[in-house]
Amino acid sequence: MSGLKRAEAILDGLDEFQRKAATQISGPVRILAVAGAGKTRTITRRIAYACAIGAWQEDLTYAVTFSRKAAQEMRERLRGLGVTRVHVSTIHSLALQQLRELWTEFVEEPFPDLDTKTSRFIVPSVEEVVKLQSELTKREINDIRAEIDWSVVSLLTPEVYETIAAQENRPHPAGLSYAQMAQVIRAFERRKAHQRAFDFNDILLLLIHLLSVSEEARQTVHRSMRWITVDEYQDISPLQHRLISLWVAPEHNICVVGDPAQTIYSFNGATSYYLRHFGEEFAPLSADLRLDTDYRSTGSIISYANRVLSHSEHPDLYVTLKANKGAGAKVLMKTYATEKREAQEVAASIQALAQKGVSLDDIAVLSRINAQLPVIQQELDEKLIAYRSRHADRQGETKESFAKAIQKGVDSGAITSLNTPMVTLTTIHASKGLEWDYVFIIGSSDGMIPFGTENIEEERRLFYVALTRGKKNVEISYSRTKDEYSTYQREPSRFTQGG
Ligand SMILES: Nc1ncnc2c1ncn2[C@@H]1O[C@H](COP(=O)(O)OP(=O)(O)OP(=O)(O)O)[C@@H](O)[C@H]1O
Repeated sequence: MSGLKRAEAILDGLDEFQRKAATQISGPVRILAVAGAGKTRTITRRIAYACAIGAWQEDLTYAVTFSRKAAQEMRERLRGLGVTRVHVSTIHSLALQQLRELWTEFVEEPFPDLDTKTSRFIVPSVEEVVKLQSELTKREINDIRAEIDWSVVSLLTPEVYETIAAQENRPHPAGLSYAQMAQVIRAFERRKAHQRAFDFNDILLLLIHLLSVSEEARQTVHRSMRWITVDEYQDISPLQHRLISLWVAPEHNICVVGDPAQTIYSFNGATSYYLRHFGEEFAPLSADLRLDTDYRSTGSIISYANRVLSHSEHPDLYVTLKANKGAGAKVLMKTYATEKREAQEVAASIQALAQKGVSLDDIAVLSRINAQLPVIQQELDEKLIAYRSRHADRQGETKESFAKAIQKGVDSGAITSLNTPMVTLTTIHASKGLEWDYVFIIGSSDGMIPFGTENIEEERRLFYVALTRGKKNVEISYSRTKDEYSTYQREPSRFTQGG
């Protein structure tokens, strides 16, 4: 196939707006897209198209994704389009690789190896600040770690942490006050520096420093990174933003894509601010596009999702979804007496779907937190229905585990290799980017989603992400009480009640 013919074939199957996005290949481009608008489809075709017509060189082209899994998915899609030499990776792994390359050229000291175990400095750092009555639990250590990471990715020094943390109503891990937490951060950083232990965020900071102070280092990077695409731009942190802005060469060949309604990691420092203000930062843009047709979900699911967003305090931040499919089945809301009853009924519905010939691969059960999943696992075990469980870590990397033996003699390894269809059980966070025909959103009581009352808008976006994973059917449920002994009566999620 000639280059031009190949380029045309790459654009096949894109709608008018996706095509516009894919063919606008120079200068700063922003693509604001709703859920199911074909973001991944559009940006992979854009890269492949630009390379096919010879406008971009594959090995000078970079695509940055939010998670390793998303990078893998994009690499595969690009390979399917005949593109194999474009660099696709997460910000962190790209930064590490780049720092390693620049280090020998620009720094005299030996390269500081990545240390993934810096959490060992947390306990001694806390002990410097407060007298501990008892040992810190693993959970407390993780919470302190998360707070330290939040301060770093938000570009806060320990000196300003106290003020900003109070403003942002941050949590108090292990009961530490903001002033104590600031001291812990200081002690932690000092201990790490003393041992020359660098974690992922330090790698980003070192690279940012090198690129900020050395014009030569910046030019070296700009010569090799000519075209940059950043996916999920609604979830970048100030630290990541700083690095990305240093990566962009003076020609401003950067394309960002994202959905402000899908920012679900703001608790960890992610913000849609940079996506929303991209136009001012890189003015003039060569294209500012909106993909607002949701190709994934039925009209009923889309109306429901739009209604949830419309009750936001800032509905203008979000793009309203347009349907491409017919209305389809209504989104159902079901109420059960107890959690067990809810799990039994959901498992029975899944069994009925399977009996009708629906593949288990096309069914998912979504929950706000991990702890809501074991009750449904138990019911699926009893019905011998195979499932895989997914959850996301704080950085948004997903982990997957498989059901224990569902048939005598078949272990979890064999299940994967046999390609057994399986229901997916997942937290909403780990469902990002995925889709299923049938989605059950369980445990949707107020207080669970939204989880607490602190960040209602983020919780609203999570609920929106959950809804928009469904292609044909979405069923929302909750139980009035935890079990038959509990007297506390739950209310349905405010998001299901126009709240
Ligand atoms: N032009 C199109 N014609 C038909 N189907 C499309 C088109 N664009 C996208 N789709 C389909 O819509 C669904 C969503 O696409 P994709 O997963 O790329 O969306 P996304 O924008 O990355 O979604 P999200 O942000 O919600 O995870 C997929 O099933 C995809 O095949």
